[in-house]
Amino acid sequence: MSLHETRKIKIHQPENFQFDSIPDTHVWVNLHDHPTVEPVGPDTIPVIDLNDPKLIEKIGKACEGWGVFLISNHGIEPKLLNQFCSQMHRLFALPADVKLKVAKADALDAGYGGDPFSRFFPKYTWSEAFTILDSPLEQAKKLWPDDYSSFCEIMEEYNKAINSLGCRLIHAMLLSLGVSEEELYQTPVGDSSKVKTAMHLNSYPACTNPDRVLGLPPHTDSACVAILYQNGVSGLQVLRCKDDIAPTRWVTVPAVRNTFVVNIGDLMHVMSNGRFHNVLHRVTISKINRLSCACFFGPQADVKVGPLSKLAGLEQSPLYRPVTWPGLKKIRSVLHDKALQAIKIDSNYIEG
Ligand SMILES: O=C(O)CCC(=O)C(=O)O
Ligand SMILES: [Fe+2]
Repeated sequence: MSLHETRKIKIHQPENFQFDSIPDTHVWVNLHDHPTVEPVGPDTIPVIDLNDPKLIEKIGKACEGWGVFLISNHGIEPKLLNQFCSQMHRLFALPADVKLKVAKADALDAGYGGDPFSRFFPKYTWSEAFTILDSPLEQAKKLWPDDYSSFCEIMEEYNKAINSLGCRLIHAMLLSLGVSEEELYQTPVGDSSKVKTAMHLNSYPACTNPDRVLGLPPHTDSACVAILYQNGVSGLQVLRCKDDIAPTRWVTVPAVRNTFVVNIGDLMHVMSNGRFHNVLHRVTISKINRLSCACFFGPQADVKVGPLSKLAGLEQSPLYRPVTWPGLKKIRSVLHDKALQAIKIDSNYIEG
């Protein structure tokens, strides 16, 4: 068994997760702190048709009530999604020593590594990831010196398609918050030509005893919005807090053909002055391999995001201090799930 540990990022696995049995380092306790429920009845996660005439209203409602929804009729060709999935498979099927040629030196870098939250938890996750920040070219050349272009081309094509979907969804969200078409361009992510994206490719290998391991620990996304592709295998769960219907529970997000999952992240929660729910989520493991790609959308590095002036006026005072995306990531790298507390107006946290 070859185990690897890179600086700051924990990667702890034999060749492509072929463990004889689950080592204690990967066994998570407290996985059943809350019951897991299927997305049925009142726990049905909204599915929104991108061509719905009531799109803006429905998106606003889903972002407030759930912080997650599925988008259908998105217009991205199944052929591209199949090619994208094949390239992801090709990447993660490489031998561990090849993948480690592009290992991240730091959680926020591009390249291969474990999950970015591992340092806050004592156990290793049952997953591996590959982050693309601008272009994957530099890494792809190291992974496939003689044949890197097909990977880069498909990643670029997917990025373009998902980017235009992301920008449409962000517009719909902002409009639902009362921003006018003219005002969109004055908001941190309303100008599509200035929106930044980061892609996070995830592989969750099959496990013979999936109830004892975890793909990703509970977290919110730092970005404004995340759009998730999954290869037809479910695993994502969102936390639904205690309400009139049931106690706090993990709701399984279904893998519905030809849909993407859309998550609200911390920065959109801040921009909406707390109205949109930055959904807490985790990933569970099954007996089947799962691949996913989360594409994160946020503002350019130097743009500060605070509550929209529309929402934080005389009637409701602003809840958060403005923060840049890298600034928030830095606070999260120290405080993990307490980061938003730190940028509350009434907090006295000082950025180090
Ligand atoms: O794989 C998934 O379902 C979710 C991935 C995720 O939450 C992330 O990459 O932040
Ligand atoms: Fe996430």
